[in-house]
Amino acid sequence: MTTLLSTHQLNIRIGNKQICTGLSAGIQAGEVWGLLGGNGAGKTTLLHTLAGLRKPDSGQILYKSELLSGINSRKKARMCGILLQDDESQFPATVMETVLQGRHPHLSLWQWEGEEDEQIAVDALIKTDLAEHKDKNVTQLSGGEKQRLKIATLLVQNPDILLADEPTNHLDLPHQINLLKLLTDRVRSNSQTLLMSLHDLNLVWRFCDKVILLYPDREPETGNTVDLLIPDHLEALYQHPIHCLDTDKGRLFVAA
Ligand SMILES: Nc1ncnc2c1ncn2[C@@H]1O[C@H](COP(=O)(O)OP(=O)(O)OP(=O)(O)O)[C@@H](O)[C@H]1O
Repeated sequence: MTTLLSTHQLNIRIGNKQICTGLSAGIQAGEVWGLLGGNGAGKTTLLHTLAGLRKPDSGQILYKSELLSGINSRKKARMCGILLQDDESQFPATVMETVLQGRHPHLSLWQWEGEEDEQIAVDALIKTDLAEHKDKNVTQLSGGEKQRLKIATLLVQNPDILLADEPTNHLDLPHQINLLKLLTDRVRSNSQTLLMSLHDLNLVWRFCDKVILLYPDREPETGNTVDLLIPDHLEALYQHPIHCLDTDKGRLFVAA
């Protein structure tokens, strides 16, 4: 088994708030992990730190066997991609131009996208149900369409380590399932790795092999989804009772 992303005794503070203390975790090729915690628990901050967008206070982050702090930004962009939660930084470009930006880490400095890059981009637009919007300006897309475009761009970038901050934001129920299936199938069949923050425990149960629980008042916990998505852990995580109902359709989670 290859460990694609690992942390060792990672400590992160933001402002005067301790987000994570002593997080040690190893995410293997082919695994899908969920990142859970209440509002303000630090999920976004942790994902940004793992993507190299901010520095940890102490501890180590490794991509494969390399320290993240020693990897240059171009190589980092080929190894790791992040779907940001509220990304309003999009230029007024077409959908096709935007999705093609995912190929940039794979091209040399002055190289234009070629036929193969365009084919990869078209394929991602078809898979995310955006092909009919290919020539539209991104400013004309709905919230759900913009979210699907972010997922398409991540697929086109095709890094080994995918980080996603609430990837189901703005998506209707069928798109939530179809897009998470698309991402997780891709990661599993290409021996990549996906760590995503999610608020919907039913989606976590369905798609994640393992989870990181960011508790409000104690050290984070990592383990198998099946072992940690249980009432006492969830109540400690959200400071609110959660019912776990075993049905013929699988386990369902309902806030009391
Ligand atoms: N720039 C900042 N300066 C100080 N504190 C910040 C800053 N950005 C975020 N925080 C605080 O850090 C904590 C963690 O925020 P973060 O966005 O990582 O949480 P989250 O788990 O992603 O929350 P949510 O589920 O609401 O999206 C919050 O209490 C937030 O108010």
